Amino acid sequence: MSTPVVEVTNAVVGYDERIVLRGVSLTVQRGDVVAILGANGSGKSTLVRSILRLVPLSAGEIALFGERKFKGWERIGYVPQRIGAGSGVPATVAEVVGSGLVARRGIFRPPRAADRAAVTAALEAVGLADRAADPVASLSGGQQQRTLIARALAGRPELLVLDEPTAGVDATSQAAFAGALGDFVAGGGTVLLVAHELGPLQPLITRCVVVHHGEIAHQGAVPEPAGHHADPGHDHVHPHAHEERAGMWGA
Ligand SMILES: Nc1ncnc2c1ncn2[C@@H]1O[C@H](COP(=O)(O)OP(=O)(O)OP(=O)(O)O)[C@@H](O)[C@H]1O
Repeated sequence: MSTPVVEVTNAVVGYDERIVLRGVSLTVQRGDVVAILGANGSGKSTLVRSILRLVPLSAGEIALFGERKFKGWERIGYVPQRIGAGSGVPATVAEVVGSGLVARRGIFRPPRAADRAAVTAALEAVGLADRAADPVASLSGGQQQRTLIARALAGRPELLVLDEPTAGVDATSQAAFAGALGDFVAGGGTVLLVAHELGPLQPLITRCVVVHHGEIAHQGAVPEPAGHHADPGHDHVHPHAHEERAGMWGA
């Protein structure tokens, strides 16, 4: 078997004195599309952020592309949970997407034709090519999320890490996003994503990891949604999420 893209071994992570992840192990192989599921506060974002070294490990190990002292961050595209679009920066959609190439290019070198082509291709992938010149602030929440995904794609990463990419995203944007992700995977990409609802992403998922109270409660095939969530008409808006101790997947 080839070197895993992500290998987490007995990771313990906490904030101050409070332990949030209690000995989590997880392997993501090249070509995998792994969905991390679980109830609010179970530790999904913390797991992703520790993999990206944004939160330190208290114990355990994490290797990326086989390296514990990983430095090739340009190989990874990351879309965090919230866009922070209220930053007031009057950037256009194309500028935001192009900013994903800065790390790769070096900040003082002007964009090359190849960079512009990468921006255009990424915008086409998420269905926003016609909005390239528009201010990001004029887009819907779902379109803004797609802009960030295009930004990650433009860097031509090998691994995409996405924290709730479809949360609060309209159905059209979700479908466009699923298409872009399918293309990315077909091109040899690997994906690790956090989700509450898989929706149109479901067919792409190769493995699910359910986090429950900081531990992995299930790992394997996509579990069947439990109870009333399985109803086709169920509109999941999360006001009752705290009642679902083990999350909607009934782990
Ligand atoms: N920066 C932080 N400082 C202190 N505690 C934090 C911090 N970030 C998260 N936590 C706590 O860690 C626990 C796990 O949070 P995390 O965001 O990883 O959960 P999650 O499963 O991603 O939740 P959600 O689905 O609501 O995004 C929660 O109790 C949260 O309050």
